[in-house]
Amino acid sequence: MAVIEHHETVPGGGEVYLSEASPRDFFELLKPRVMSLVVFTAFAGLIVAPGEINPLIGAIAILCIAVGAGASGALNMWYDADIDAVMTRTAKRPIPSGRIRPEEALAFGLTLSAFSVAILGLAVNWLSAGLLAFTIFFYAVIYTMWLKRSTPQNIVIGGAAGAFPPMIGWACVTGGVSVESVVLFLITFLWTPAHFWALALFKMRDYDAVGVPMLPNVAGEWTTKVQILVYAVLTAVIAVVPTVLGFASFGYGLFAAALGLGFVWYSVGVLRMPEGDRAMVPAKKLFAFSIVYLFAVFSGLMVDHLVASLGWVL
Ligand code: HEM
Ligand SMILES: CC(C)=CCC/C(C)=C/CC/C(C)=C/COP(=O)(O)OP(=O)(O)O
Repeated sequence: MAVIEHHETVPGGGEVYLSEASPRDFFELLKPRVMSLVVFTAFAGLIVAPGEINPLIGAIAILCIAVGAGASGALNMWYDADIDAVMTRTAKRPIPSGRIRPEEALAFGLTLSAFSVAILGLAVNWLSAGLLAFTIFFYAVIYTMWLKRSTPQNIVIGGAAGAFPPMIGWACVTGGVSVESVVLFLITFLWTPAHFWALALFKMRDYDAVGVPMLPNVAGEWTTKVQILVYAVLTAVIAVVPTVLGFASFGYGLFAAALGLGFVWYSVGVLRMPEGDRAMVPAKKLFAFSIVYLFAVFSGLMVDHLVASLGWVL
């Protein structure tokens, strides 16, 4: 790891460290692309929840969730800098490439975590702040420090972290947790394994190189492909439950069912992929579709809710 160090003598004779990092490097520590979807699902939870939230308070809530999510990404990058330096996909991140020092990333992640939780608690409510704190802890400590390097079920359990945001958005409005918000949680929770194992299949060599026990490396390609299909089916089913429970319309149910069929279709494509296929095109397609899928399901829930509330007004 090439860490660029710069020192300057200050009045009084001491030496201070001058960081080479730019604001852009710190922004990269927040894993902005991944967190955009996390924040989107949180926003959907906030919109779909029954009741009103002052738009300014709502904006503060989303900002706190975005900053908290980003902070957990920075803590993840701090802890994982050793393996990120080896994997081709992650080697150019700010810490392994020497643009940010590990201590800077740690301080940045801890500070943003504390601020995001405190401001959410003071401006919105302490249940949502508690959930945000738990989610940051879950991703940074339970997933990153513990499960990721110790079990091939890391994603299944750790995926809970990524599933909490819509529940946090919901709690911002209602001050509580309900069956509906648990269903929103389950959509992302059951979606995560197919999302990630699709990528883990075509990045197997990266994970082999660092000895992280991802399912394809430990249990093999076939078991992973079967499990992807099982989770895709479960995701497709849970995504229509909002209609079954009556908090989304029949139209949304049809839309979610069609998307679910697509998700299962791409997963079957992965199952049919020959063992040892180097190009892994179906796995790449499933990974790309998984992201579109989750954006679309949560967009569908929001549009459905807005249409229903307009109907109420008219
Ligand atoms: C334990 C759970 C998860 C794991 C292990 C995982 C893993 C990954 C990995 C390794 C990538 C490639 C990232 C990169 O190199 O930039 C990725 C991409 C992505 N993930 Fe996940 N993910 C998980 C959960 C989630 C969740 C919950 C969301 C959102 C709700 C999400 C949204 C995304 C998005 C939007 C991308 C694409 C980023 C891009 O455009 O590069 N992921 N995921
Ligand atoms: C509100 C809040 C705190 C949200 C957190 C959301 C969360 C847990 C998202 C997880 C998403 C993610 C990119 C996992 C990456 O796994 P990895 O870390 O193994 O991937 P890497 O190899 O790319 O670092």
